[in-house]
Amino acid sequence: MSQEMNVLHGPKPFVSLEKSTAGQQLYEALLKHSHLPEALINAHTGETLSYKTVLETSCRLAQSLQRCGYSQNSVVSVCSENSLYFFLPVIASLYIGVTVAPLNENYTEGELTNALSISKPRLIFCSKKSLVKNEDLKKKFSFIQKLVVLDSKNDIGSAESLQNFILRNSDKNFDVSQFKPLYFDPEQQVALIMCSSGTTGLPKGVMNTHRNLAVRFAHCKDPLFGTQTVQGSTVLSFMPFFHGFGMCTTLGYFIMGLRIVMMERFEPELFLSSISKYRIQSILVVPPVMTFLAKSPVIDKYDLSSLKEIGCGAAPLGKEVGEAVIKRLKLKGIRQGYGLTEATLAVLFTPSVEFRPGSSGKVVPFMSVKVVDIETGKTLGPKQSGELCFKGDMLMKGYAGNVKATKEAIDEDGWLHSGDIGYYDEEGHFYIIDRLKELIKYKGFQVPPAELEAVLLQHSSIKDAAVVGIPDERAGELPMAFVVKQPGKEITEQEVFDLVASQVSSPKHLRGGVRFIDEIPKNATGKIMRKELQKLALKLKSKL
Ligand SMILES: Nc1ncnc2c1ncn2[C@@H]1O[C@H](COS(=O)(=O)NC(=O)c2csc(-c3nc4ccc(O)cc4s3)n2)[C@@H](O)[C@H]1O
Repeated sequence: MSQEMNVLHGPKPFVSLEKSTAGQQLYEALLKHSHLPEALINAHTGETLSYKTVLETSCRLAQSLQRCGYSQNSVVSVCSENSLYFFLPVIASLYIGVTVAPLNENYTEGELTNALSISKPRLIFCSKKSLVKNEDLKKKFSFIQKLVVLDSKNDIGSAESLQNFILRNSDKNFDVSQFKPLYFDPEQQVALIMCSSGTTGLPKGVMNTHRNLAVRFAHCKDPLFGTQTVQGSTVLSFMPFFHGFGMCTTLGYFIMGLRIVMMERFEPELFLSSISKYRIQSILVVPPVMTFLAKSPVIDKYDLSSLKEIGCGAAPLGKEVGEAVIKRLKLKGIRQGYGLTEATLAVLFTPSVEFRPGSSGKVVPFMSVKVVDIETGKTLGPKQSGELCFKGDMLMKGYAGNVKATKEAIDEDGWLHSGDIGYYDEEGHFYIIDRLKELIKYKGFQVPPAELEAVLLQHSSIKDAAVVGIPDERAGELPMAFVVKQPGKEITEQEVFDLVASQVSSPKHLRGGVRFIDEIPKNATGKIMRKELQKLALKLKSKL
């Protein structure tokens, strides 16, 4: 097959791609690790779950789901903060071909309405904290037939507790060895529906398949592209499990038999004390946490000598910040990764032996990448900047129920257009330098401008609006709104801020501020000229 010029292919994989389903691979891994006393540890409480418990409970839950009529292609959601129980319905569903649509438990009802309208789950596994919100949603959406509470011993109202749901619907003398996960075509079977706005517009439902997950599982076993740990090693994860970063890395941890110390959210002192207490060897973070590790004086209060590896991604990491952390924590380097939900997880990752300050890594096995000129579409060579495009087994099946958006994201040759600008050096190390797409990233969280603009345009005093990201050392970017008032109408910056804050979750709040403007600059096709607004925002910021 002729090699297209300047297309970079991932290296020969260390292990071949398993042809079984993600559920079958997880079942085999949990069985293999079932002697290990700790799979998950809750850093806040010290509570643990063993691999044996994860295996048995997930199998019994799978049987319970089947007996309640949930079968291949049924959809369930998990709407919970990170918890010991979060992955039980995820793994159970993967055994039997049920699709999981994780939901951000901090989403407002409006945000959840959009996500639920796409995935239409029949059952939502929720937490006690998110129960009331999900009960309201169940009243609003007839397709939601059942709520199961993950972290309650007892039923709460009409919501069954997880343990009662399992007790009432699975064999009393359940035998794990008799349970067999189903086989189905991993390439076609949708494992996860993940929220992402992609390059433009409102959040959509990314369909990640069992094959997508199998690629991640193969990466985990790869000495160059996996976490540098061995079975029984301890990792720390506070990445939100509802997001691809937290979801797919943690599933990989189960495959490898790691001891996973999980946190509900990032709490600086608990983060540091857990590294010391559990002798954590590897952590995954986003750039704001790297800034904390580089600069906070509190770091020196803790023994972090067990830490051998830091993976960082989901947003740009400043080269200087990375180097400061390497020096302070005496690490060999930072394993940067670049990923997008539409490609499951990191598609660029720092090989364990090739650290390059400022680089987001090299293309991973089973994937190919090219850089294309944004004007001509020509594939570019080393040191030439253009849009990163990806192809391979990590690409999503598409956006659920949205063929048009899928075709806009993945071209007819099967290349996913990332909307990110970067280049690669002579050795194939990639550097991300800009974002072509409108997406804003606040602490690694997606902030789709179109979503906020839709909220603003609902207000009778607002004639037009545009939201752009402005750089921020701590958070990466802050959402900022430019607003055109309706003639004769009044509204203050604070009222605009409060309007948005009342309808969307915290990462999307207008922390970059609100500026009133006579007109939103648009091109001949009516598209908001966001780069111009970003330049104006920076000019205004410099005057403050
Ligand atoms: N390293 C990076 N540098 C600069 N920008 C980065 C980035 N990673 C994501 N982004 C930005 O987020 C966008 C995608 O946002 S998203 O859809 O919410 N998805 C993500 O951000 C996403 C999904 S998985 C994932 C990662 N998995 C990892 C596993 C190990 C590791 O060490 C590092 C990483 S990053 N990131 C990208 O298009 C890009 O704009």
